[in-house]
Amino acid sequence: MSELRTENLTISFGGLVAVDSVNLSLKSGEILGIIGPNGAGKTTFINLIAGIHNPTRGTVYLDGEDITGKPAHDRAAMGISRTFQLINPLRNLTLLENVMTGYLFASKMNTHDARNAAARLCLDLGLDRLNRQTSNLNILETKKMEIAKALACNPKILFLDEVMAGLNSTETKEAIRLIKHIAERQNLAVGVVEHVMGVITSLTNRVIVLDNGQLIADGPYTEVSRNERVKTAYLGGAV
Ligand SMILES: Nc1ncnc2c1ncn2[C@@H]1O[C@H](COP(=O)(O)OP(=O)(O)OP(=O)(O)O)[C@@H](O)[C@H]1O
Repeated sequence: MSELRTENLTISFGGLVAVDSVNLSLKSGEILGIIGPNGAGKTTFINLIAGIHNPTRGTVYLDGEDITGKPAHDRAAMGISRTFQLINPLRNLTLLENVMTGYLFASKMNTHDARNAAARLCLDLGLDRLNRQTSNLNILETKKMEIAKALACNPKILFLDEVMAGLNSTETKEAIRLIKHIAERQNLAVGVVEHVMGVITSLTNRVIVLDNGQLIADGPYTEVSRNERVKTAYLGGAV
């Protein structure tokens, strides 16, 4: 059982407070939707947890340990993993080699073991022809590769940043099924940044809403979507 906790987590870029005193607890078994209008601070919040930004103020705890000062690669090795909104595969490496990077760098496996583990994981996610160049993958395969790279770091906490963007409805359904299956099997805590509310309702069991960097609601989607502050944040109730 793992728990990620943030306490008053804050970052300012010049005069802009992108994430403002956010308190959150996320535990194994939860799939949390992170929603909010464009520019609300969702990606920045993940970046603070993953160690890509250092906060101006506040603390990140993993299983009770203060990890605020730790660099991103240490946090990845400790079990905090994420996908990126803009997928940037290592283009001169194959699908299999891209997935191997997670095992080599975060899980510190040797090349032989990393190759075998990456092949097993790819097959588990329905990826085949593993020696293809990444430029030959379709969009669903590219997204699965990104998820596989994150899973190869052996996460306890996994953040998915707009991983469904660009998928059609059939592909989205498959991705949702896959993420739910993996989260349950590995008892992960998952945070999902997503703009499509259909994805949020079918994938998550709890939602937080960020607006101007502030956490303005936390609870089941049905409750949160009725919250007046949330409706105002979405300018007239697009949720
Ligand atoms: N490195 C940075 N330097 C300066 N400002 C930044 C930086 N990163 C993010 N911001 C600003 O912080 C705010 C929050 O951005 P962020 O990308 O976290 O929002 P978001 O909720 O993920 O948006 P979207 O849904 O459009 O992806 C925005 O105003 C953005 O311009």
